[in-house]
Amino acid sequence: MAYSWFKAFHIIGVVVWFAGLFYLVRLFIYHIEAEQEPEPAKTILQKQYQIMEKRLYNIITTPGMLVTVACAVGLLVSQPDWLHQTWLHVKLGFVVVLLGYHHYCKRLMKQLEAGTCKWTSKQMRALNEAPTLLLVAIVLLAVFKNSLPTDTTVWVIFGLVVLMAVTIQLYARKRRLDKEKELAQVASTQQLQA
Ligand code: HEM
Repeated sequence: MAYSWFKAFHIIGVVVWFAGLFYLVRLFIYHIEAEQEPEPAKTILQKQYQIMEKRLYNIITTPGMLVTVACAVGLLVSQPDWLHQTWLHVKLGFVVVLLGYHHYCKRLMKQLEAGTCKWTSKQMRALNEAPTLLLVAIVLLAVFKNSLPTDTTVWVIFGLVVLMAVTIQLYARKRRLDKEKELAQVASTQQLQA
């Protein structure tokens, strides 16, 4: 019975943790893009994003991570046999990477606050895809365990990486074209007024 409770809250923790991680880096993207806004919009937007990022990290993302890990410990204490299984060792490897990503997000948040973050919004968009790959790999391992079809999994992850890269490039192109159109419109309005 305790095992089922731990498992249910382990999954709830995962959902909350990932919701936080995905939204946090999306806020970083908006935070970086606010740099191009004229004053006072730039300062107002960046201050607001700082508040949202801190609250999201402290109230949603980190508690989600703590619930996931605490319930995972509960699962392993209730059923220690899992500790001898290869799928769990591989899963733990990915979880360590995920914890590193979580910690790195805090570093990026501090850099954005200090104005020392060197990432462009396009690079940040690519970074935001990293947890998707970890999510897919970890969930597939948790569900299939030692019978995970590794060939298909590698293809699925490779397909996802290609899809994400293409989407990011196409979106960057669309933004560039929109910006050019906007500038051309401003220029033609100024010519008409002159
Ligand atoms: C903190 C390290 C973690 C440990 C030690 C751990 C361990 C476990 C264990 C022992 C189970 C029970 C397996 C079963 O009863 O079938 C489980 C289930 C599950 N875990 Fe984790 N887990 C960890 C982190 C994660 C993370 C980060 C995710 C998501 C990205 C995740 C997703 C899942 C899912 C979806 C299940 C349910 C699988 C099913 O019922 O078929 N786990 N985990």
